[in-house]
Amino acid sequence: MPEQAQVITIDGPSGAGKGTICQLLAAKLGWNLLDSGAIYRVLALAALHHNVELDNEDALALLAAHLDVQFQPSDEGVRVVLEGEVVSSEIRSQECANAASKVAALPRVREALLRRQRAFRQEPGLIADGRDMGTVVFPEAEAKIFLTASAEERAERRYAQLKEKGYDVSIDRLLGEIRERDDRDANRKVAPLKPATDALEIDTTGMNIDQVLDSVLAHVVASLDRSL
Ligand SMILES: Nc1ncnc2c1ncn2[C@@H]1O[C@H](COP(=O)(O)OP(=O)(O)O)[C@@H](O)[C@H]1O
Ligand SMILES: Nc1ccn([C@@H]2O[C@H](COP(=O)(O)OP(=O)(O)O)[C@@H](O)[C@H]2O)c(=O)n1
Repeated sequence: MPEQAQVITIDGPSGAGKGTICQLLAAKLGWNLLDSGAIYRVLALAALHHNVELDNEDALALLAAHLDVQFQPSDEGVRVVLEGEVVSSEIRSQECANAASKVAALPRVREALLRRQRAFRQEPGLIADGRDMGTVVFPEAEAKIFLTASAEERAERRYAQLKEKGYDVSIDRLLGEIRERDDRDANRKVAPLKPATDALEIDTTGMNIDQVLDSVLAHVVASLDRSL
């Protein structure tokens, strides 16, 4: 059987720093990047565009199976294109985040998106960002990390990020939405948010991005048995 490209998985709740660390790691290694949350966000946006109810599992599974989305690398980062329309900014709204967490709780939606996610596993390697990368999508990954931080700190990070992008948000509301999403993601029947048994857990509360990256790199080097 041909050897498959190596995979590093980074899972964890909203605002833990997954996206930031995955991008830095992908740039450092020159590996591919899977932002699986973006796929759920795009599906949620497609559902909103097509007036599909967020609990209609039949319709959402069909939409997921035929989702016309492209991730195009560009100078400003990855451009996300849904049905020919650039939606990179739109999918970052809180409305899309909350809707994504609802459609992501449906088992047949997750099933319909599995193959699409696994197709990102290409040479020279893949950094996979999500909730179930190490538990369900790539259980045989070479290195697995689970990032967390207190809900308060994660809400503060998200607040600063959304403010900078020009969104008008309230910190209290963000904290409430983060807690609600954590709860829904951790308690769903299929692929709940939880660390893989063989993942390294890093609580990033009070750590800056460089400190988190150093801890992640040390684990990756040890797991891949190579220097970076
Ligand atoms: N350790 C950290 N300390 C401070 N801010 C951070 C840290 N990690 C990430 N951030 C910032 O928090 C925000 C959310 O991070 P992000 O990587 O998008 O989280 P996630 O992908 O887990 O939701 C970003 O603006 C990012 O720059
Ligand atoms: N592998 C994944 C990735 C995201 N998701 C869902 O998609 C939502 C949005 O994911 P995201 O990673 O873009 O969210 P943030 O961590 O950026 O807030 C999450 O709240 C999850 O419900 C999932 O179920 N499984």
